[in-house]
Amino acid sequence: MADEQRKCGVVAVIGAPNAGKSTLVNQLVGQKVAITSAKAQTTRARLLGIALHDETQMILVDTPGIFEPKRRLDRAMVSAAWEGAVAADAVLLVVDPVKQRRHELMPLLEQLKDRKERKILVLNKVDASKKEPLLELAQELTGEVEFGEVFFVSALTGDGVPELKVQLAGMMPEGPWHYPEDQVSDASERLLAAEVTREQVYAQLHDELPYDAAVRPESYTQREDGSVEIRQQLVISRDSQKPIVLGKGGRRIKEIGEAARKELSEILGQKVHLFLHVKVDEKWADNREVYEEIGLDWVR
Ligand SMILES: Nc1nc2c(ncn2[C@@H]2O[C@H](COP(=O)(O)OP(=O)(O)OP(=O)(O)O)[C@@H](O)[C@H]2O)c(=O)[nH]1
Repeated sequence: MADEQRKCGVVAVIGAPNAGKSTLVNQLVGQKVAITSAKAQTTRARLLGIALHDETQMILVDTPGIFEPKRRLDRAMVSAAWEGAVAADAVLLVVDPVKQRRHELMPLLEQLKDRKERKILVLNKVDASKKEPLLELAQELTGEVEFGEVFFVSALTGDGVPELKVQLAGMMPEGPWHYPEDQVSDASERLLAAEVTREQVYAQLHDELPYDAAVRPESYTQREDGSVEIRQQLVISRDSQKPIVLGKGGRRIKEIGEAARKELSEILGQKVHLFLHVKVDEKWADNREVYEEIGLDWVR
């Protein structure tokens, strides 16, 4: 399809832990996206999945850190998380009406008020909640923030999700897809792989390299022998960080790569060849735009 007919945009999916974000994303994407929550908390956007609807590509991201209970009341932190957040084309607030009450959501609602993006309220788990309290909560929340739309869905059964997807697709701006069509199918694997490596980087270098590295997926190729070849860049911002990342005789990076490779093989159920290259990119730290952060190439 020609680019001019296409639409593409970013949807920020936010909500408290257990609200059902991952389940909802899986339903929107239409397949199991194996990306699990990153242990490392950063303020960067994280790709959750890519949903397609006709000619529209929707990139679903979240903004880790916003809802960490420890930090929930720390407004500075919350706004920092938002600062790092993408200027999305739509923001989905996913709420569990069984467990959550208005006051618990207030810190986030306060932040949402100031956001310019179009907002959608998703009351999830309708299969498990009674109608009256559900409607009451919807009314309370819409009294706090101007939501363009309210959806009642069950991410578990899929109830209401197709309608939500159509609505979202309608909100995406015209433009070329950020993912080439033939890569959408393994885009989540590519990013999952980068996420796994990133977790290893944080786990092994946490104290020495706080939040100062990114993993960019370069390629993800299925080999004929049934194994998968994954190439990634470990991007750091200064030359002086190189010895830390490499370690003596390159031992550090080897260990990181080996741990990531093992974990990936387990997750993917395939033999994995992982090639990890260190790249110094001074501008990386200043260039925190979402496409960079989540390893997307802009495709024209
Ligand atoms: N009954 C019911 N349970 C749901 C629904 N959606 C999600 N759940 C359940 O709620 C729990 C949390 O769902 P997740 O999708 O992992 O929630 P999350 O918001 O991604 O959680 P974090 O990763 O901790 O942020 C899981 O046990 C889901 O099966 C729903 O529509 N109905």
